[in-house]
Amino acid sequence: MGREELRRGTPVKEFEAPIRTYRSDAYALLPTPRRLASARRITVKIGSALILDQAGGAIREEWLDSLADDIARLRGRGQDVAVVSSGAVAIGRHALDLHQNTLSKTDRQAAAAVGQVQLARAYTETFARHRLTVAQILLTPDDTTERHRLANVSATLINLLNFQTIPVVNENDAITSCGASFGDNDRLAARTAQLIGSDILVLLSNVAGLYSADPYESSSTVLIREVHNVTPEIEQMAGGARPGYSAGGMISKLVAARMALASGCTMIIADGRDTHPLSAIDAGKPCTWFHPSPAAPIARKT
Ligand SMILES: Nc1ncnc2c1ncn2[C@@H]1O[C@H](COP(=O)(O)OP(=O)(O)O)[C@@H](O)[C@H]1O
Ligand SMILES: N[C@@H](CCC(=O)OP(=O)(O)O)C(=O)O
Repeated sequence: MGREELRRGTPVKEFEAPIRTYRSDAYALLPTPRRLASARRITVKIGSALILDQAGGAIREEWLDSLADDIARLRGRGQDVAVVSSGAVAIGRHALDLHQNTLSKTDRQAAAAVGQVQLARAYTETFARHRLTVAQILLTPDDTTERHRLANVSATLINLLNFQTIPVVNENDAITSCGASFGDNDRLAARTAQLIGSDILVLLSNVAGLYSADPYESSSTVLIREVHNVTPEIEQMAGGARPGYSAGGMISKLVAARMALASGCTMIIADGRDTHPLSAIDAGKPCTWFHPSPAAPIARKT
């Protein structure tokens, strides 16, 4: 998908439409919170580059254990957490020895089918150490655009949270095709956050947040710490992803930010490369906070 296409959101524009929010009243009353502890419900998105050792193709188990430790700590203090995880295609292509830069549609689907099983197993095993149960949800774009399916997905996810499980969401890449897919998981994460009424959406990435320009391409960039409105000036800062397993780059994260903010959900882009990335946010490690306007949709309890 081209840069302009991504920025405009085509062909996935409909996913950006704001939907009813279930944000908790308590959170809505807080003045611009900057700690995860202030949220009742959190969605955490993990990019392919974090879950996978790109050179060897193995799942980064020590890192994943540390993420699970962090999430278990949030659960322990009564917060609901849903995970949106990328990585199926990247893991599966290693398993199938598909090392060419571009995969055909069918090879990508095969890689996703193989990789998703391994991804789910890794999450199941790491959360089992904390006696937490993982529930897998694989979505296609239609599941989040058709009204009755949307309500169904939302109800399923909220029920799973009420059972105190950790839903792990991904696109159903084994059956979606490029023409009708989310394309990247940033928008899927924003959609998931809307569906469960997250107070905070955390996008863990391979950069500390939104910089004034791509830090991998320019040496004189500064980290933007606070964003209150995704203006054209902010959008101009964002570039695409570097070659590798990731998709979307900063452009798709800003699309996700617009979606989240429209539903009254705070969004964070934070560096997830080191272990215990959520503890680092709580400890004040620099990242980018996107704050919804106080006039964002009225919250209500579930
Ligand atoms: N203004 C910017 N600030 C930070 N990163 C940027 C910016 N513009 C482009 N990027 C790129 O976006 C990448 C993060 O997006 P992506 O690779 O899709 O991550 P993920 O796999 O976590 O979704 C960074 O590695 C960086 O190269
Ligand atoms: N759904 C795909 C992930 C696509 C994607 O958005 O990747 P990333 O940019 O690393 O978050 C997969 O599981 O491989």
